[in-house]
Amino acid sequence: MKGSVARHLTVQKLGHVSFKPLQQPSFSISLSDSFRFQSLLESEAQSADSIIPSSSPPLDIDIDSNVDDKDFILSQDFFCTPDYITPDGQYISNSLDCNKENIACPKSPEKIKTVKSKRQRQDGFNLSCHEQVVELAKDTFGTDEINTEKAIGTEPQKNHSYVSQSAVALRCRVMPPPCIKNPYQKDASETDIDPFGNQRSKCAGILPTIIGGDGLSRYWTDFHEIEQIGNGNFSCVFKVLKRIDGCFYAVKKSTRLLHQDTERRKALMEVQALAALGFHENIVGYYSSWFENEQLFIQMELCDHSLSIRKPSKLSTEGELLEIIYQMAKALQFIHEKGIAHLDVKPDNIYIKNGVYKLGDFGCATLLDSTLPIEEGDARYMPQEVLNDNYDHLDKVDIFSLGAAIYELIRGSALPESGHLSLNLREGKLPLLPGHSVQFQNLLKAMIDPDPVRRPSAKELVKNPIFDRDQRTGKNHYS
Ligand SMILES: Nc1ncnc2c1ncn2[C@@H]1O[C@H](COP(=O)(O)OP(=O)(O)OP(=O)(O)O)[C@@H](O)[C@H]1O
Ligand SMILES: [Mg+2]
Repeated sequence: MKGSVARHLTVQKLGHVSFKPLQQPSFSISLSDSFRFQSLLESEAQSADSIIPSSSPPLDIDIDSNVDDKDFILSQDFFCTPDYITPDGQYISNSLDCNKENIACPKSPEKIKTVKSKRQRQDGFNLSCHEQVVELAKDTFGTDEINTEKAIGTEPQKNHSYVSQSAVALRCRVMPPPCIKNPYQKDASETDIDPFGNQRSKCAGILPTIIGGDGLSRYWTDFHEIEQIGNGNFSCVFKVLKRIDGCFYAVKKSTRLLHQDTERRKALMEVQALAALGFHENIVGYYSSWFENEQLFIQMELCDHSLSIRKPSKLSTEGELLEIIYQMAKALQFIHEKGIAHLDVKPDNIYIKNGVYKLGDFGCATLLDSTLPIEEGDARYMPQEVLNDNYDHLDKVDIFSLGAAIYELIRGSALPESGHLSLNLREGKLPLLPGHSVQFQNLLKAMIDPDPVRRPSAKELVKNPIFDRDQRTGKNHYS
């Protein structure tokens, strides 16, 4: 959890809650946390006969056995900094209503003296969501003790005890949020990805979909929205100012609510592709992402605009078109070498920033080896083989799409979805392009060749002599 320190909480008599700041952040997903939590689990398991665990791991919560538990009041406010200043510590998904603080707990079970450790601890907390926590405990500790608890937990509570639902949430938080395997990242081991993988079940929803328990929005807390700068089929994109660093960014918000875990996973693939790719000058920069109110937010590098033909554009000279082809070929070479295909190359998804072209919108990105589901991009830019469900040369699909996109820019109006023109394009037939060199027209034809094998690869494109700076006078763009 960035911006906050882990605290060692000692619960004492009501009103006496002490904090011991620790060196390490408490909820970031790191191996050191994993081990600390693991040692907590182990120490709890070992201390079945003692109320207070013998060791005091950082996240432990010690309860003085002499303290009468009727007076406990725990509130998350005592020991957690607000979530909104800890953007990288995602919230745990759970079914608790975090707004219901300090609810009386009429049916907490009576403590049975012979069963200690976890049981007493839970009883000591007097949790109103007893069953939920019991289930969590079962997930976490993998014991059958829970059944005993349910059996004995029927007697009404005699004391006036209170419980904070946030304390329950904290209990959930002890188990850090799940890590999601990035399918585009081949070199991460399973344990690196999620050390608690085999201990999760109830808490393992992909990511929380609610605003933080404190009701604050990370988007509105961290960013000042300037204006909407774009929208696609699935999202709106805003120019924002990040409050803490004073820089402008683009934030893409999914417009559809992602209710299901599977929907969220699918949406996340765009982010995972961007993150796995890393930096390249000709790929839109990726900074961060998070879920909020069942929407995915992606913070990206802000570009000036896209090449969408819906916007007034002065792109017409061959030199400028060659510049786009060259820079996009470099971007494609980079992503293809990482085993990824974009599958939605089109003017809408090529942005320009200070004269540099950047490939964006990795919403359809997939793996070249077809081990991931394939979702084709905009059909107007798809070659025939994809429409025939042939996915053997996905890198060449991107080359065709780039060729089609360039032709659209020359044409100055959107490509049709069907009809003669799109048919001709898929057959590799281009009308004569007055004002453009034969060399240029041949290059374009090669890019839209109906046979994917005959299309140049991105690497071959980059090396094409047409981009050789010596051949061009007055311009030195092709470095
Ligand atoms: N980083 C950015 N900088 C500037 N403008 C951007 C940026 N990202 C997106 N846009 C603008 O927002 C538009 C929509 O973005 P994007 O294509 O990523 O959304 P989408 O919903 O995935 O689109 P699609 O309908 O193509 O699937 C882009 O065409 C572009 O005009
Ligand atoms: Mg798009």
